[in-house]
Amino acid sequence: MNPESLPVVAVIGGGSWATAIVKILSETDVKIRWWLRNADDVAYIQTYGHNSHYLSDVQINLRKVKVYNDIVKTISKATYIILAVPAAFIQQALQPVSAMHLEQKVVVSAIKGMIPEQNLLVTDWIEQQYGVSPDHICVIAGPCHAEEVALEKQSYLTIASKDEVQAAAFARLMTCRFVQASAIDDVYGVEYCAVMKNIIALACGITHGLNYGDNFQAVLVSNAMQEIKRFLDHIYPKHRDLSGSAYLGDLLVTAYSQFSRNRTFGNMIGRGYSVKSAQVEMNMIAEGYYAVKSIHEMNAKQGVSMPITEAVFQILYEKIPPGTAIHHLKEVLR
Ligand SMILES: NC(=O)C1=CN([C@@H]2O[C@H](COP(=O)(O)OP(=O)(O)OC[C@H]3O[C@@H](n4cnc5c(N)ncnc54)[C@H](OP(=O)(O)O)[C@@H]3O)[C@@H](O)[C@H]2O)C=CC1
Ligand SMILES: O=C(CO)COP(=O)(O)O
Repeated sequence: MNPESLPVVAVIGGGSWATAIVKILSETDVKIRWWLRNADDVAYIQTYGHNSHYLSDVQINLRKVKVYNDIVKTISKATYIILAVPAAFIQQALQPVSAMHLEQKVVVSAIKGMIPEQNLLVTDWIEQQYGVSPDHICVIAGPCHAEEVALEKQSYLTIASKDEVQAAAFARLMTCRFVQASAIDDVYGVEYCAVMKNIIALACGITHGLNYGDNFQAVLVSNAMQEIKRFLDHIYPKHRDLSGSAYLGDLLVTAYSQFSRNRTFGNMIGRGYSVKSAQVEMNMIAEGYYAVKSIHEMNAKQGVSMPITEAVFQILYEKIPPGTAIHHLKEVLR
């Protein structure tokens, strides 16, 4: 294909998921413009072809990937803009960007979190803040840890958009030797599920840290799926098959994987770390920490029965000892 006619994709973020997405895209017929917030990290990648802090074994193909510290310049020539910064920092990252910069672009959220304080899904925030129309917004969902992408282990992604043609077109760009991407139209469903499975992974980590075993975790995860379904059916009813990989699959990988940030964070809390010391030790972001506050606050108005989410909220925000909160939770699981 003529290089001039290749689609241009901008990737926003310097963490593990952004690095993994750059690796996936490097396998396909696109031109990549990659933004990182730290100028030193940009210079390091330009010199050595590796991200020094995250997935440092991944070789960046500098013939295909142009690396920038200026976000407006990064997105200026792009058709697709992939957001891969934790939700708590996306407003700060996009501060120099105005609605005009996003005109005619497709904005793709790879973020599995909510905008804190406003308790908004990232796609809603993009629509409200920048006036991007829903048919120009996509979400990257599915069970996929960045670390396994780095190892080129076979993985699956689901691309959600209200415009399924748009989702299918973007899914083609994200399909490569070791990643199969497919399209779906349930944007809110996969987005809320991705937010909530992080809270459940925290619960799995906490109970593991408290020495509960696999028998308990199986019951916790199956009850969690019902909790997610109750919330989704209440907030955004739609016929959806929650056994699909973008829903149940993502819950399972996050609840059980050694690579999960949320599970690791929860495990430390279960073992007695404070929130602050767990955050410092992990040096990566567990989205569930922020998400549980958002979902708790949203549900204060909705009144859906969510005992697992409530237990995690009490442990992380109300200083209830993990052992006590999980003891109470134990009584309501079936
Ligand atoms: N990792 C994964 O496997 C997957 C992650 N996701 C989602 O992708 C999103 C990004 O997560 P991920 O890449 O894993 O994150 P990481 O924990 O790997 O990296 C953290 C990122 O957040 C940035 N950051 C940290 N503190 C701040 C701050 N105060 N202000 C601005 N930026 C900050 C870091 O920048 P710096 O390095 O400059 O400090 C870094 O880019 C999340 O929503 C996550 O749920 C989705 C699917 C898979
Ligand atoms: O969403 C993920 C895998 O699909 C990543 O989960 P963690 O942030 O818990 O690692």
